Amino acid sequence: MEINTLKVESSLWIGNKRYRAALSAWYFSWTELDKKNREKKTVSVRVSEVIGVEDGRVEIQPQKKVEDTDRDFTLFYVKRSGRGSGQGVLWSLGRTQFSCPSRDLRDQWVTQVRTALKTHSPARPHRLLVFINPFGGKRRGKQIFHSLVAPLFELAGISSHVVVTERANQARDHILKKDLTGFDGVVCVGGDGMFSELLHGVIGRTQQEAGLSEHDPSGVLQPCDLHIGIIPAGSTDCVCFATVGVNDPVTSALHIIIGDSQPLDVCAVHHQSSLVRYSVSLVGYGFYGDVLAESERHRWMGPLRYDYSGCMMYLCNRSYQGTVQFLLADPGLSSPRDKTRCLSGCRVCSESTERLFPLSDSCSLYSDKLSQYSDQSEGEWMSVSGRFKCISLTCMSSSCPKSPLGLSPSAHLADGTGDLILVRDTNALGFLTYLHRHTTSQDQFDLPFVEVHRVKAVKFTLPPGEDSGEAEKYERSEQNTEEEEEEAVMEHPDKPCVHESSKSGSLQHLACTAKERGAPGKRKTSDFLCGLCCSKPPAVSVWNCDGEILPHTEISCRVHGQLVRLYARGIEDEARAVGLCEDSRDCKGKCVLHSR
Ligand SMILES: Nc1ncnc2c1ncn2[C@@H]1O[C@H](COP(=O)(O)OP(=O)(O)OP(=O)(O)O)[C@@H](O)[C@H]1O
Ligand SMILES: CCCCCCCCCCCCC/C=C/[C@@H](O)[C@H](CO)NC(C)=O
Ligand SMILES: [Ca+2]
Repeated sequence: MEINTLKVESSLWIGNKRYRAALSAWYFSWTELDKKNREKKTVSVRVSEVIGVEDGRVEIQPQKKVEDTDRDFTLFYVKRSGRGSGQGVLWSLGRTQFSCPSRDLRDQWVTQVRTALKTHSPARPHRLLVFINPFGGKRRGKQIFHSLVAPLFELAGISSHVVVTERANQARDHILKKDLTGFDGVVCVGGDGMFSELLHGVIGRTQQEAGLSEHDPSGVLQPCDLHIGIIPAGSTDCVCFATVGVNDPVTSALHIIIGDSQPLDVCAVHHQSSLVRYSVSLVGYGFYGDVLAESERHRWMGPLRYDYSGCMMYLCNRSYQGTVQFLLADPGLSSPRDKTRCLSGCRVCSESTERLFPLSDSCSLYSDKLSQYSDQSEGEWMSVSGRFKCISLTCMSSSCPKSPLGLSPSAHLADGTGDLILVRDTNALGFLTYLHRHTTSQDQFDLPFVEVHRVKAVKFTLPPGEDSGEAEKYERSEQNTEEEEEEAVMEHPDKPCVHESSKSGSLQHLACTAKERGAPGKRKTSDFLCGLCCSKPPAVSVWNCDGEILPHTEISCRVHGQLVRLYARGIEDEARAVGLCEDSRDCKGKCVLHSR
């Protein structure tokens, strides 16, 4: 066995086959040798993707089993196991058992691998604070963590302090107020709502400690060092899906273990001079606000509530008036219609790091963090007024299982900008075409009533007269009283239903008038839709901010580039990552692993 500072090499056996195994600063690789010492297949694993090494023959799934043989060791590492339901690559735990000629050699291998992990994969977390929402998604959060994630953390030597939440906002408050000394990161087991709690906790805590106010709409915020991990166990899992490419608990756990780090843009939403909320995936008015408001009444349906409410609100065919003002981002850097995708190691995002934090160096990424707006002239505000089906602002693609390419397929995770999508009022078929394109690879922006802009900031105002159209007002108009509906029948007995149905490609008004619908008390279940849509439609919608309804309608938004960091690496390019990395002969230097 040869040992120098960065290299270990010896013969090892896997089963009855002999291999030449080598450990360098970057790779652990093993090459099969035939009887004449000719090299056959090579498998290479990056040191940064080694999960752990154990003495003996060890299995951890489905249950931990240890056979403490004194010449064997077991290597655990990231294995790419194909493409998930989304755009990304599914990871699983790879395991290989090696046999050495002597116990001494076995001990040297185990020690050297552990040393290599400490030295060459230093960003790994050692201690994590984990919040499990037992009620998120299909209510499987606890089971997912204990059966799939905890054994991996234990294998990797990560100690986790677990809090099973008992109320909404418990995780946020814990991060804001409790002692976090010794924790390298916080992890949520849940959906986008749980992620949002961690996001608010981490940003708020960082600003408190930096002595900065979160309320100044044009203020600069301190980027956060504490990493956030997401174990997906929610209904939409949009943030996980858009930053990892799949919503798979094991894949996410492995990204956390190896200490991947993905910066993320965050949009701060203000009302006048107060911070309302932060968002990473969607600040949406009109359709997405209405769907959320409707879905909240049907939480008992679980993840299906969004499909149900989506159909209902589509049939209601609403649109809303307003004025959107926005500050364009530099069009020379990228465009929402340039047909590129933000993938792992994205050039646009890497260049943005230098632009957003010009004085920082790679060792202390945020050493001079507060520079992002100070030396920039804001540019000119643009303005668009009219009637909109929906207005969406997203800091990232917002891909999710329902929409694998997302709301804005070419948006970047960490470029300091958001994409503003304005969908003007159109007929129901047009809007259906727009929505349907989210589920295919057809360009949803290539429609005459849709425009998209890459922006740094957005403001929304209501038309004069709709001054204080706050969320409560929306709630009131949604819940028209029986008396109001009786009145509608009396005043306009022949007023047609405002919703339309699509039949054989042509749109027809459903034959339904107020008189035909009858008084609310006398309605059948089948009249429910008419009750929802034909009551006086509200003039004002609500904002959906990452799955929460905002209490204000007139808001201003500003994108803070790379404000937080997730344990993720963006979406891996399948062609460069899957299958190729484990065999240097097959990849011919094309994979991420061997192309360096
Ligand atoms: N113990 C709890 N009881 C009630 N609500 C909770 C509890 N813990 C967390 N919450 C709240 O539940 C909300 C929804 O949870 P979560 O995001 O995990 O699941 P989801 O709504 O099903 O998924 P998604 O957000 O992806 O659609 C969160 O906003 C969170 O604040
Ligand atoms: C005819 C088929 C219509 C399908 C329409 C699919 C449109 C999907 C667009 C998905 C956008 C998701 C944006 C993410 C928002 C999340 O922040 C939020 C919280 O989980 N989710 C929702 C549903 O508001
Ligand atoms: Ca962005």
